[in-house]
Amino acid sequence: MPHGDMKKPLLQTSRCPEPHVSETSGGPTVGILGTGDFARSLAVRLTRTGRAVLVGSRDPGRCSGLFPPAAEVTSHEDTAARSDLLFVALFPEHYGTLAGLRGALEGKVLVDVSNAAELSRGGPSNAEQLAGVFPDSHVVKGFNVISAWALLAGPRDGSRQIPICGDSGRAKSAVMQLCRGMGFIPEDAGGLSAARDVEDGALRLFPSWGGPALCSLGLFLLFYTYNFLRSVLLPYVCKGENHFYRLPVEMVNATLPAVALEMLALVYLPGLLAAGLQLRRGTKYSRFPCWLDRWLCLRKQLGLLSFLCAALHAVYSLCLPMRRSARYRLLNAAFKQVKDSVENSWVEAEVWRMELYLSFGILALGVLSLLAVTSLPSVGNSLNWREFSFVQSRLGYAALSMATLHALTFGWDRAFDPRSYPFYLPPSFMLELALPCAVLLGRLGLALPCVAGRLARIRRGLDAGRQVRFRPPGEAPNGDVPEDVSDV
Ligand SMILES: NC(=O)C1=CN([C@@H]2O[C@H](COP(=O)(O)OP(=O)(O)OC[C@H]3O[C@@H](n4cnc5c(N)ncnc54)[C@H](OP(=O)(O)O)[C@@H]3O)[C@@H](O)[C@H]2O)C=CC1
Ligand SMILES: [Fe+3]
Repeated sequence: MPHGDMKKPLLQTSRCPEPHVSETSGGPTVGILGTGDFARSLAVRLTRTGRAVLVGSRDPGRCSGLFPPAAEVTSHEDTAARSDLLFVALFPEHYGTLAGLRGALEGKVLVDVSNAAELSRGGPSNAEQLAGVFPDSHVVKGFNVISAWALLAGPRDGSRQIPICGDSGRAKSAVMQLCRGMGFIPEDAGGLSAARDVEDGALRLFPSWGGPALCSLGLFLLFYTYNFLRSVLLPYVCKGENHFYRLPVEMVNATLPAVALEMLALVYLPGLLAAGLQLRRGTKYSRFPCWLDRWLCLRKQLGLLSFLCAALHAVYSLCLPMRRSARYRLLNAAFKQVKDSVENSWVEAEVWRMELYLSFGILALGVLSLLAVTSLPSVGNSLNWREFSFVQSRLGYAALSMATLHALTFGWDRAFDPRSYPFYLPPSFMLELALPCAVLLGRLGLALPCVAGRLARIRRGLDAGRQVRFRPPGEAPNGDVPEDVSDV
């Protein structure tokens, strides 16, 4: 079809009718206004899908060598006239310079890819500003959440989601189709009034990590302060003993496993609470409270932070003997042994404690690493539901059990030794064990045949109190969130 035929919209019922976007074999002719980083990545990605692309520049001769041969670099006017769907890859400050293209862009689809410079600005979104410059075009917001580099690299794990919003259904679906063609997953974010949220969404730093990161930081400060009080400050104040050298390594290494264990327990606790709620209500067809829903959605982040703390604990532990303080202590102990004429200081129980303690720790870290790897979309996508559920649930609980045994063997019989309670403060391993032990006991409770059978019936929807409620397509019922799938 000659380009001139495609340029005019077919249905002109209102001032800004639904656009006609050619769906012939090649799809709509795609134009890009601007020749910067984003425009270049977009052109490469589009031409790789076999599409002819027009690029509009103020100075086409200067930048034509920067684009793939399949992309034709030309003037803004030529690009606007010959394209059906155009990406506006300029900064919003320059939208006004395109005003002369208003006539040529009438009835066409304009994709605003811009990002805001800052969060929570007043006034209209960039996309709404573009719509103000081109009232007769169909503005769609999208692609701003992806960097030029990621656009060039493409969706490596096949799961990159791109929110897209706009007032014209047809324009939006043309952009979504293009998005799919490039290997990304478009997400309908609503009308153009949602553009502000889409623009702000791209500016937020790690939005789903804030809560879990704060939680791990809070736990770290809590345990670190407790260890500092018990092992450094109080001995200094009450007995004049100087243990401040322990702050950078020993204290941190005593705190990290506590945080790792608590975070891992926090991965599995919401699943238990959800199961408890379902058992109490006798149905899976009523919503969990919002806080539990949100907690369930953050299990992956909690699990990965737990893995990070566990890995750091392993590295710190390996480095412990390298410290000068450790060497002095070893030499002093050896000298004392010689002075006391002790030939063999072997204590069988201590040897076993250390062997078991290390082995449980290594196993826990190994299983946690496996969980972390399967949380990568590329790996997770290669597993079917049963395999994924097995890894995240069974292996997840195995990791929690190993980590708990690691802490228990670290404590050994010290919980019963009065010397472990200086200033009446229990050792921190006792505090850190409370939550994981409670979670493991709760899981054992759910495994009791009478409880497990009732829960299975509820989750299969065979419960007596079943209420059928409307669920929007794509929304999973609460019961489809397995109680113990951690999604680490
Ligand atoms: N870079 C990225 O990773 C991402 C960018 N974006 C968005 O994409 C848009 C473009 O970003 P990016 O490609 O990085 O920017 P660049 O600065 O690299 O390119 C912008 C282009 O705008 C044109 N331009 C520059 N000044 C003017 C002007 N005064 N009047 C008219 N046109 C002008 C130039 O093209 P020419 O000289 O050929 O006319 C230039 O190549 C922005 O809105 C940005 O927010 C969104 C997501 C990620
Ligand atoms: Fe340890």
